[in-house]
Amino acid sequence: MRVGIAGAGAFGTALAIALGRKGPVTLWSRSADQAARMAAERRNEARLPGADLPETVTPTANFADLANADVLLLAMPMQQMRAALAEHHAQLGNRPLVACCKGIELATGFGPTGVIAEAVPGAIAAILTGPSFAGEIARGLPTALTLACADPDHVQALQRALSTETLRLYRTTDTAGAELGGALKNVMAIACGAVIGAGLGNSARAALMTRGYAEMLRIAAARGARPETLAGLSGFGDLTLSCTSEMSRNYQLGLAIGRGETFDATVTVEGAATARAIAAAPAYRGIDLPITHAVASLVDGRETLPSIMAQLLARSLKEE
Ligand SMILES: NC(=O)C1=CN([C@@H]2O[C@H](COP(=O)(O)OP(=O)(O)OC[C@H]3O[C@@H](n4cnc5c(N)ncnc54)[C@H](O)[C@@H]3O)[C@@H](O)[C@H]2O)C=CC1
Ligand SMILES: O=C(CO)COP(=O)(O)O
Repeated sequence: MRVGIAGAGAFGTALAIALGRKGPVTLWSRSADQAARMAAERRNEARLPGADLPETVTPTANFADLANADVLLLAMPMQQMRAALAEHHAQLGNRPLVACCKGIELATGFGPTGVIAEAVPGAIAAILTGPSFAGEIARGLPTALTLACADPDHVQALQRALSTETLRLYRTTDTAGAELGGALKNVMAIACGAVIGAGLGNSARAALMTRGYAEMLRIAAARGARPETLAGLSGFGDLTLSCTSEMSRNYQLGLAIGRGETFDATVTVEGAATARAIAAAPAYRGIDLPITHAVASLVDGRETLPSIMAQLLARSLKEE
């Protein structure tokens, strides 16, 4: 299967390197300058420093070069995906489009596969998600991910096509569960970074991860997602990684908030918009989501961490 990747950030580049070890990959960047530099230097120093592109990877800034790809991976941030699909709509065709982003669209409350289905009705919508850092994938370190597509035949074909010797994909038809796991773990990673940054301790982080996971299950139930999907790589797996590693940008944002430091607004941090999207969505009103609402308030600067912690701890005692 010929693979095309739209979006040459850290993740798109890492996937190109991993899949390029198996066959030809076309890696599209919206920046002509970046594509030219990748072609000349055989690296993407701006987004994924130190990782060499195999000869099988062809960088391009011409979207038409993706035309012969049998499957297209969409590796741009969640809030940018709809605009990218609209811009290149005529060239997307009836082929599998695999979202490689983690989040909930602010304007609609949709996850990545919902956005694809609406923006490109003829496409086969799928999502690749789960615990993985781009730099580790690029180095060929063992990584397991969840691949979700509603169609059982397509998900098997994609699983075979996108698994490599070091990238092990597990399949599911529960697209809602897979995308919620990836989106919501980022919200919890911000919360965990904040408590660690503020010096509130590892026990507080464990409490947030556990009670955050309970919120993830409630949101999943409201969307008809399967709880076992949330117990998998995209959910429990990614929650564990992102809430405990300083390599996570969402966790880093939380750390900065907890320490009272500023944070570079150009860094891709999907959890902030996801927290806002969940907090604002009518579909989740009436569901008990104190941590998600707290993160939405925190990233928007509406409340301080001490006041949020005081509110969380003052709630009435309840059954687990
Ligand atoms: N970096 C990582 O370790 C991982 C990232 N992800 C997910 O991958 C997604 C992308 O993140 P990164 O690659 O890390 O971010 P990044 O910040 O490194 O790169 C984002 C890329 O998207 C491109 N982009 C933005 N808008 C675009 C548009 N309209 N059309 C085309 N390209 C556009 C930018 O030019 C940039 O190259 C996020 O949803 C993230 O959660 C998932 C797993 C691991
Ligand atoms: O999704 C990731 C790990 O699975 C990467 O995390 P960040 O987006 O927080 O860096």
